[in-house]
Amino acid sequence: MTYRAGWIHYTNVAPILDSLVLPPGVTAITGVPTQMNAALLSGEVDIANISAVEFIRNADVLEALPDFSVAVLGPVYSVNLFHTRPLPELRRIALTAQSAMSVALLEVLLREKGLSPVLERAEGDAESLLGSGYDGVLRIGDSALREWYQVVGPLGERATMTSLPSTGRGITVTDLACEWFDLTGHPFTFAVWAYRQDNPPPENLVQAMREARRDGIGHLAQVAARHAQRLGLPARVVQHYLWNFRYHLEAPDRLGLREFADKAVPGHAPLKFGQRPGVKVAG
Ligand SMILES: C=C(O[C@@H]1C=C(C(=O)O)C=C[C@H]1O)C(=O)O
Repeated sequence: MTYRAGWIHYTNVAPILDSLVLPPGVTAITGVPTQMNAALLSGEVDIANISAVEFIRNADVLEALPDFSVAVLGPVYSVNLFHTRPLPELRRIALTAQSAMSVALLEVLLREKGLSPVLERAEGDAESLLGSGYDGVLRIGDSALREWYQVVGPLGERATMTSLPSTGRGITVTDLACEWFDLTGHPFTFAVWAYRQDNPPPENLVQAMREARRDGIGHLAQVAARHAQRLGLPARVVQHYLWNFRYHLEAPDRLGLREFADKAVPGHAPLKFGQRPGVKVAG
């Protein structure tokens, strides 16, 4: 029997996926978050690095690998609200159809601030949507990273030594993961590797993923250089973007995930994780 994987292949997952060698009997397809979320839930694939909010909404049927995440503590640089007025004055925000997660996060943040602008689906890049009747535009993934750099760049060598800037060209870029940190003091977990509870991945696939991650993180400069070329961004900026991620679903990442679950999906089923590798159960 073939085991089918569905990978969201944004640059932030490159340190895990780029050197992954699939074991025999495992196949993989790729797509944007909303496609992979749907593919996992419909049974088209058996495991996927899905948006955490879909994992939470479907916690009754899904389980997640215990040691894989796409999370950050503070800014993420690629889940961005681009806007031309201060947040409290925003009236109409365009939302990307690629992500359920960032929309759920934006809704939580707006609610916490007591704001209620109109939210509408609309595709296009941030600057052209801002020029066509929207005062806010939510973007994620590689295009959000590129558009953030168009707004704040070009950045010299020194600029990447600390947090990166967030304004330029009359546009403010509000980083939603940073807002989450200001609100809770916790990391924000964007994605987990989930599967249906009755169909966990073969151990050799999980082991291959762990080896690929070790290799990717160990060669981050090379991973960054490769993707920088594709993205049209300076390699040091992409390297900064990548080293900022937390890929191991550690205790703080789970704390952030649980807090988000309670705020975004009240009444959700308990979140389930597979057993941590090397952890022996007493008794
Ligand atoms: C932070 C990001 O992470 C991704 C965001 C996701 C989402 O918004 O649904 C899903 C998977 C993550 O890898 C991003 O791509 O900007």
